[in-house]
This record gives sequence, structure tokens and C-alpha cells, in this order.
Amino acid sequence: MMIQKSSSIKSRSSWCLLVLRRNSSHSQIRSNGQVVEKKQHDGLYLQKSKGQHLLTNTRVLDSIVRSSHVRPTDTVLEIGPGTGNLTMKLLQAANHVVAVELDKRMVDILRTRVSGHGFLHKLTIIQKDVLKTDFPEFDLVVANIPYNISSPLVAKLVYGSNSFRSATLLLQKEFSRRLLANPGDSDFNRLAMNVRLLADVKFVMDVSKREFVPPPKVDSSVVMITPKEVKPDVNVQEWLSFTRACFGNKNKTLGSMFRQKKKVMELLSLSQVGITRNASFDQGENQVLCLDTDASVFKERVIEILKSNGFEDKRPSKLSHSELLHLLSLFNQAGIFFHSLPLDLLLHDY
Ligand SMILES: C[S@@+](CC[C@H](N)C(=O)[O-])C[C@H]1O[C@@H](n2cnc3c(N)ncnc32)[C@H](O)[C@@H]1O
Repeated sequence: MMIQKSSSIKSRSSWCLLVLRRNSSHSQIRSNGQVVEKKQHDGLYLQKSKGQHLLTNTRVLDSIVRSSHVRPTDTVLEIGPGTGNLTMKLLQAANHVVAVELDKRMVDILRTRVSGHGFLHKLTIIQKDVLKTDFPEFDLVVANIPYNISSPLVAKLVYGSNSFRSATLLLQKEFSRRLLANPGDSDFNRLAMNVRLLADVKFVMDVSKREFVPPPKVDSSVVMITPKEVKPDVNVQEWLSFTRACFGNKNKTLGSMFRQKKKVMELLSLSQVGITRNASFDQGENQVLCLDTDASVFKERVIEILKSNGFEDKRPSKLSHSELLHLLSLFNQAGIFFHSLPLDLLLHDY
């Protein structure tokens, strides 16, 4: 299959008009939101909305597979196999590949291609949105993912119920830099804080935009995410709610964040934070404070905890995991609990 750029590019800001030649047939592609399809046998319209940038450089594909340390006994999860450039390599290296692909046209091409090479028995295709799919068991993830779902997808992998050895992912370069950043770095954010609580992230290599068809606007990087063997002793759902509250604006101090009336009311009204009266504040029975009357009590308690423990002037993005875990435990000891929002919502909310 050969895919090349057409000379008739009309708009630089929207998708290019592409010509894809396949078995001597060709078709035009323009996806600027409105897909203009001209049926031409097995022509393929690559859609920006689905992040369809195909990685075509064999050397890069080989490097990705090599650096993922796939074993012949492994089941590999591939997200967004597209036309199967990476899938073909994975099928040769692994025992089985589970490929999750949204686009039926891609699924059809993939199935035909894999079948033509006699590998169909090693491939399971799930034609679904990866964010709405429960995964079967797998050992590794290796994928060139659609960049528009990077955050929820990484969160789903790291916080999901599947255990796996590692995820080798091709990501937008800037996004990968954030995952690799440390507290205090300018690009460190909530997702990085959450991912790095449960996993290590290692840089593998940069990949130029020129290696894709069509080339995206940005360069890419491969990173390897490895779940930690020893996980911190924290309720992860409460942790996710807690960091969501702290990182509302990562550059604000925790003091000014929790002083905002809007913030306090939002936290309470969303049941994101529950506060109970307990022994550390009064001798009464535990009970959830009433929203309207007790917002100011809640605020006072939160500020008091921040102040007396030296967190009031700290910015969340400058704090280490152990400092934030300590702050959460201080809140808990004071009867303030960050009640979990549904995990699905927390994972999508980046
Ligand atoms: C960046 S392309 C990668 C294609 C192929 N792996 C390659 O490297 O050439 C991303 C692929 O993910 C698919 N995709 C986009 N959104 C998806 C979703 N929510 N669930 C599953 N697949 C999706 C696209 O249709 C596309 O085939």
C-alpha cells in the first residue's frame, strides 16, 4: 500500500487532502470535519477525529517492538491497530495480539492483511471504542495510540483492573514529557502525579512527525510505563478525587485554592469531599455536615490543616507523592474524606 500527499491541499489548518493509492486504485481524502468521500474500490479516508496517523517507517516499528521486550509467550494488547503496520510486527514476536480498533474500515483491512500472512489465528480484534471496552487478560501493551484520547487511556491502563508487565506507547512528544516530568518541573501535572503514583515511566525514543502518514502537526515519543510492584497504601479512588481537588489550578497555592467559596461549594455539592465530625474536632457522633450551613466550617478546617502543617503556601505541582499522601492522611485524620466519584468519571476527567 502506498499513501502519498496530494498536491491539492486546500487548507493548512484543516486536514490535508490526501491521495491513497492501493492496488492501483486511488481515492481522495479530506477530513476537515466534513468527510468528502469519493468511493474508489478499497480507498481509505484517514480521519483526524480518530487520530489516524499511520506509522510507516519499518525501522521505527521494529525499534518499538524491540524496546517493548515482548516474549514469544506474550499476549499483547494493541490499541488502534489501524491498517496493521505495528500489528504485523507484533504478531511475529508474540503468542497472541488483541487489537482494539474503533473504525470498521481499518478492521476490515487489518483482517485481510493478517489473514494474507496466515496470522489470523493469533489475532483477536475488538471493534469498539477502547475507552468503553473491558480488556481481556494481556501481558503487555504496545501501541501507537490516537493522541486525542491519551490522557484517559493512560489513566485507564494505570488505574484499571488489568495487571500487565508494561505499556510501550507512542505518544505526542509534549504529552510524554509531562509523564516523564517530576514534581517542580513546569510541565508536571495531575495526570503525571497520578500515573507516577502507581507506575514508573521511562523515555524510549523520539519519533519525527515525518514517519507518519499523514504527518501530524507535532513530533512524538515512545515511553514505557511499568506498573510498580509495590503500590502505596492508599485508596486509589479517594486519591484520584483528592488530586482532582488539589490540582484545580496547579499553579495556585493550596491555601488559595481551598479558600475559594466556589471551590468549597463545588467540592461539597459534588459529594467529592465528605466531612465528618469526629473526635479530633468535637465529641459528637460522626455525621456528614450539611452543605449550606457547614461550608464555612469545612473551609476553616481545611485551611487550619493546611496552615498548621506547612501546606498553605505550597503549590500542588511542587509537592512529592509522599507529601501529598501525607496531606491526604492529615485530612482523613481530621475527619475529612474525599469521597470517590465514580472511577470512570475520574479517569476521563483530564
Ligand atoms: C495513530 S493511528 C495508529 C494506527 C497504526 N497503529 C499505525 O501505527 O499505523 C490510531 C488508530 O486508533 C484508532 N482509534 C481512534 N480512536 C479510537 C478509540 N477510541 N478506540 C479504538 N481505536 C481508536 C484509529 O481508527 C486509528 O486506526
